[in-house]
Amino acid sequence: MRQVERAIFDIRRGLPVLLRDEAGDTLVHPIEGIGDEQLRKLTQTAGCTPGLVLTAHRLAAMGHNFNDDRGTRGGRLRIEGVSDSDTLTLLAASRYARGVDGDTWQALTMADEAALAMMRRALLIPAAITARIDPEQSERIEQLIAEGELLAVSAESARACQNSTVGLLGRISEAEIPLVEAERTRFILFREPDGLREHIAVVIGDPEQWDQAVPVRLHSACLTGDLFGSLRCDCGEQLRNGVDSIQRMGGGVLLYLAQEGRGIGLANKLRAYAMQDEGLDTIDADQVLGFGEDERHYAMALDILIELGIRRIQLLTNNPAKLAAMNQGGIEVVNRQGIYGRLTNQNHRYLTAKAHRAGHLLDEVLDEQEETGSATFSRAASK
Ligand SMILES: Nc1nc2c(ncn2[C@@H]2O[C@H](COP(=O)(O)OP(=O)(O)OP(=O)(O)O)[C@@H](O)[C@H]2O)c(=O)[nH]1
Ligand SMILES: [Zn+2]
Repeated sequence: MRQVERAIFDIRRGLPVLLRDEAGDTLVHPIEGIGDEQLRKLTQTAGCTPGLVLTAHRLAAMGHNFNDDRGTRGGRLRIEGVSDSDTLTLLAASRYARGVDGDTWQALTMADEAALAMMRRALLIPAAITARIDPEQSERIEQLIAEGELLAVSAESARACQNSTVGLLGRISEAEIPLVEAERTRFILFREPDGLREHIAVVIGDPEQWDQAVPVRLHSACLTGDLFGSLRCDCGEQLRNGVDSIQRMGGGVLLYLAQEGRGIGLANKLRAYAMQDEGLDTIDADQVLGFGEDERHYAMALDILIELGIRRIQLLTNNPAKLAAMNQGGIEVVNRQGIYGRLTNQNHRYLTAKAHRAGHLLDEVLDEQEETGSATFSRAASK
């Protein structure tokens, strides 16, 4: 696995890596950072025509109803006629690209799937150029590996890089951090084993005095909202209201999860915002980039709660997916309480899309706002 983690760092730097499986070797280059020169070099090193690998979400956004025979993970386009990298970048992430003349999408190989998994783990646009190595090039490839110019990793372990962390979180450090809304508070930092993500358990009050069903908030990181008070979303206020509510409920835990942008990362969230400014909603913009409507999973949240000895909770959320994840993961949710931020001119469309397209339980509040014209989600409505 360690080789895969190293490879993810190379990919984030815009370098190619080599994936190995029984079928042979495949050279993989992230679409981010590909230029004409890199494309030429990749083709030369592999000794064959590369292909562009895209997710099923991206293909759907381009209007292709492509299903491979094992499901809908994505497709690969042989890019014979395409020699300029700009065209590839447009195919991977432009709202307007529909394909190239006569394109035919092939099913993904294990290495192609592994490439997409690594792009996601690296928080890049989930698209890659892949090229099967011609056997005649093997000697050159071995030389590059021996010189430390190219990292070779197993395609199978690379494909598993997104779920490699379950159950292995490290409890790294902790300290008392008194907060405005809750003076008696302890931060405990957990690190995923590959070192790429850190999550924080904010423990509010005295665990000895907690209710039997512990108040819990799962908060996904939002740098723009949490730190800068962005008006595009409701996260900053939800964060503070979350701490405040837990304090008032007698103490509990807020998990601050490294899931920026519903799991797509800050760079992609900013790309998605730019597309929202051109008219797309929050879900369609993510899909243009190749992502599903919500890329988060909550395995690490379950692990942290169990590590903290918590099995029964009162969950502060409007998101049915969080409820389902807790219940399926063996944490009993005895009740759910809504949690709201301020409605602004700028976040109204975002919240409406979440309610209508992703099933978030915000309808009542949005309706009330429409009726009264009031600009706050002030009620801590309980359902
Ligand atoms: N991709 C994407 N992510 C966004 C956008 N706006 C906000 N986010 C992210 O959405 C996530 C919101 O997470 P949470 O605060 O946990 O909220 P939630 O899933 O709506 O659920 P609850 O607040 O619990 O009801 C954060 O990771 C934000 O960074 C957007 O337009 N696009
Ligand atoms: Zn936000």
